[in-house]
Amino acid sequence: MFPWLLAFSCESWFTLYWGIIVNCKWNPVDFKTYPENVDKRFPDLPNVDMFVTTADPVLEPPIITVNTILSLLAVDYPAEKLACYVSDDGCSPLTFYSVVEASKFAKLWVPFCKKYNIQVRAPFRYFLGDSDQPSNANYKANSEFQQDWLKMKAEYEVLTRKIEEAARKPIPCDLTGEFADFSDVERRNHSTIVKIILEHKEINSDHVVPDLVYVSREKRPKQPHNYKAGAMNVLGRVSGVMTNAPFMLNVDCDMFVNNPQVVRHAMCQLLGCPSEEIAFVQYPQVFYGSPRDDPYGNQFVAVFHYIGRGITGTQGYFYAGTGCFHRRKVIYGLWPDDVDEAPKHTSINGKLVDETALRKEFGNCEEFINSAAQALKGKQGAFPKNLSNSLEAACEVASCNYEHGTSWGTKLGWIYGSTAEDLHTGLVIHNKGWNSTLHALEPPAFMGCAPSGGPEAMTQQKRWATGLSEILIGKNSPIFSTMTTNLQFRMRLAYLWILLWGLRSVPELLYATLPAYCILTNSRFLPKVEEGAIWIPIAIFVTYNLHNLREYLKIGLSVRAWWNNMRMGRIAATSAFLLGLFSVILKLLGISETVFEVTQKDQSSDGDDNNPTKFTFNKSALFVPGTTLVLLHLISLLALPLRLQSPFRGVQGVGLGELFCSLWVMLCFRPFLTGLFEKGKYGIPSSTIFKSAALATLFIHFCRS
Ligand SMILES: O=c1ccn([C@@H]2O[C@H](COP(=O)(O)OP(=O)(O)O[C@H]3O[C@H](CO)[C@@H](O)[C@H](O)[C@H]3O)[C@@H](O)[C@H]2O)c(=O)[nH]1
Ligand SMILES: [Mn+2]
Repeated sequence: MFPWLLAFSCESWFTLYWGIIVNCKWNPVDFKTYPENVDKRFPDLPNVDMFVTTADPVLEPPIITVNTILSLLAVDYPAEKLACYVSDDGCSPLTFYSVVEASKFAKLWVPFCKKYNIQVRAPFRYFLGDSDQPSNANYKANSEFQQDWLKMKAEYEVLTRKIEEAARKPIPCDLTGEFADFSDVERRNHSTIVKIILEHKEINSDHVVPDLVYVSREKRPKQPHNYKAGAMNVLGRVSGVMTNAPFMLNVDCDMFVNNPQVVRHAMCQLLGCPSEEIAFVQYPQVFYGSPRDDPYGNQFVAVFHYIGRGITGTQGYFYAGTGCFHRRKVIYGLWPDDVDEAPKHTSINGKLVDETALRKEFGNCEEFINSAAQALKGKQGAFPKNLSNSLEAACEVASCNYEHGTSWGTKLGWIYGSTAEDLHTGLVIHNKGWNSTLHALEPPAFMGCAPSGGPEAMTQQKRWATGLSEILIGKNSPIFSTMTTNLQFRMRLAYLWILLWGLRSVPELLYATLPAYCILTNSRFLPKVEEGAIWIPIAIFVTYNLHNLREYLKIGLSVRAWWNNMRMGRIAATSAFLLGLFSVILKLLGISETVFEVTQKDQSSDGDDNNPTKFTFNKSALFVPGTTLVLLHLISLLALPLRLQSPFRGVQGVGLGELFCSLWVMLCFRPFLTGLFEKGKYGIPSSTIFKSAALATLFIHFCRS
């Protein structure tokens, strides 16, 4: 009876979850934008502030950040309308040095890109592959282009070399002059550093480079800094007092602009009809240089295609943290209803507000309050202006006490309390009734790195599961807020699809263990082979998988990609998601806080024995559940011939169904099976095997009693 009940509960869960997925995919939406028309309709294009966040010069090599910045500075949009803000949570002189050097190169690179209409404007991708010949077919024959190209390539090599050399030294450069602020700073204990690196004076020239500002917000050991959400809020305020553009683009340090037209495309959506309700435009995360067929199941191509476009058909896709254009006033807490008030009054959260109220919400900085009032009324910041005049205000709003007693991180800005601050912030926006869009461009708008390697990929998935579970049980949860928010019913289900990732680990793990339990205890949860009813689970299993496979093949993905994603889905759910759920339970019990672990960005291979598709392991607890599962199934399968005379006739004891399920689990966890016998990074460390063996023994003991 027990196995059957357990199987029934798991199956019910999977059915419910399947229903939620069908809801997500139901009406997919695509957009077609015509950026060439946007200039005609809106001759005075709005300003855009662009944000880049970086946190650690080792995990996120500055050359990657620098390329992202260069690609942003070079986008195809009037440069005098753009400003780029870099947040450095590592407070690293190396990062600052690299950005300063890059800004010198940008003065050559930006005009070059615009003159020859270069497609990929991140130099490390542009110069990739071609040895000493430009590959731009249009200009190949043009000798001027040839010369410029060679010069640019040489200059870029100088830049890379400088950054590499600086990285090798304990201190990248003399900490004098501009760099003096970095002498005796500690990463978690320092005051604010704001540096204006580039500031344009002229307008309407092909040689203008957008403004570039470096920000390292104040950090003190005892003050929570709220990870990326905290950094984004500081960027929001610093840009508010400096340039106050009505739109903000935010990218992670590894996400370069791959389609230089992207800002114009985004403006088509944000300025075009009836789109005042569109709060943000999200671009799919697309990854470069990742191994083929998505061996770690973290490239999400099919997810963006089916679920992403589907959710866009309801209230709009989620905010995914990078590659997203926000409306500043929405980030400042504006509700869709407030828009009508906009030009005359300032109103947030459905209420007209005066200056004292604004102070309460936004904090005590005169300049910022003024700029926020302007932004909420929908006025464009005055441009150009002298950025250095706002330096003092910028430092003030970047200090760690600034948010004390305000609504930052709770009602407005990037929302705190979850390591998935992106989903959380998007949810608070959708809760107010705003819409959003997901826009798949060809060529892709942005490209970034997906972590490769078992530990990196699993850590990332664990962080997501943690953050998502934190939102699920938090006060903005779509479950608890049914009455009080404007979230549409189907959007609520869509949020559940993602927020349930952590909880999903429980039924997945139980169901993956069940076949082993049945074999060990001679019980069953499936009908016998000779019973007609066996065809029901077989039919469901076959159609479900074939349908999934067809989805992959239809968008040009391979059978292997399908298999890898399916397999990694099981592995991540039973290990990373499970541990994510655990860390939230620990947080609830007040035992430990959840942390944002930054993912390693370096894509270069580290040795000759590197096989990027082969699963790697380390000592982390992340690999214990998977190893235990594999050991359990191994033991139960090995014990089979010893204890049973004729399992294959299915007359009594173990049935073929259970046996098949056990083999299927083993197939899904094959990387773990081979990991048991391998050495080095491809093998499971013996300490992990030991822990897992102990757990497996305990389980077998439980089966026996
Ligand atoms: O204290 C911190 C921690 C992180 N970051 C930045 O946050 C970004 C994302 O971090 P990363 O380690 O690359 O995380 P990913 O898992 O790749 O990021 C995905 O998931 C995150 C939420 O978990 C989102 O914030 C990201 O936008 C989304 O791309 C990077 O630019 C970091 O520099 C900070 O600025 N401060
Ligand atoms: Mn990332």
